[in-house]
Amino acid sequence: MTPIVVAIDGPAASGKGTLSQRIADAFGFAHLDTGVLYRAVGVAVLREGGDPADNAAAAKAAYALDPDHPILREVALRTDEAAQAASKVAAVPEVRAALLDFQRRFTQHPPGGAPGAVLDGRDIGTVVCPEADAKLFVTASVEVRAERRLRELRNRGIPAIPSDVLEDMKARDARDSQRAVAPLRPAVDAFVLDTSALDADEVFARAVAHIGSKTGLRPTA
Ligand SMILES: Nc1ncnc2c1ncn2[C@@H]1O[C@H](COP(=O)(O)OP(=O)(O)OP(=O)(O)O)[C@@H](O)[C@H]1O
Ligand SMILES: Nc1ccn([C@@H]2O[C@H](COP(=O)(O)O)[C@@H](O)[C@H]2O)c(=O)n1
Repeated sequence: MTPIVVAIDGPAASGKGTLSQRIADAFGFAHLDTGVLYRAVGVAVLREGGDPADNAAAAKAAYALDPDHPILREVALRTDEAAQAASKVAAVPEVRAALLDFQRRFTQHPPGGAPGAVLDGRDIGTVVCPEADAKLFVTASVEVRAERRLRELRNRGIPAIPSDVLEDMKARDARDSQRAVAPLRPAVDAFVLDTSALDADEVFARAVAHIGSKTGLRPTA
């Protein structure tokens, strides 16, 4: 049977990763955080002493990435340096082409023989899986998102300056939504969920209702 595909897009710290993992657990689907792929490419370029905005260096690192590559599990991918490098390599067309195959293979053959896949990122509903069974675009004001990221960093014991976090988020939003290739935007048929005033449980409930309306499925766990 063809696996069910749920596409969840949105800007940084909107809560799409949290939601995607919960949806995957609830429906017994596999989850792919596609931001990790771009972060891995960005970090690989930095480690080679290269510039993430350099097309050739970024493309080489993207084509070298496979699902078993150990870099995909490194904590170093969660840093702001990795996020900024990711959003630079993400503007390189060859990088996006290389990672497109990786992501589509995941939807066609979800790990563990799962009956479906949840992918979260920036262009899942628009480019990677335009035929997804359900599409959500999770967003929140930039101030709310910066506040969430700040709390998350502090909980991890990482010192952070509020104005820097806000400025970095604005810079990443601008790069992600203004790039020529696969810019961040909701698919025309996406369910847009503004989470600014919603807690994670409310977001989950609304997402489950939407996925149910599109697929007829109910959570199994
Ligand atoms: N609805 C919510 N209300 C409050 N906090 C939330 C909500 N959803 C997620 N969070 C928290 O906000 C932070 C960012 O969430 P998450 O990592 O899921 O966002 P993201 O969109 O995947 O971010 P990124 O693109 O940077 O990986 C986390 O600390 C998470 O626990
Ligand atoms: N489908 C995607 C996913 C991510 N990106 C780029 O990677 C950066 C990091 O992503 P996070 O989800 O981990 O924050 C992000 O800012 C994008 O530039 C992408 O382009 N497409």
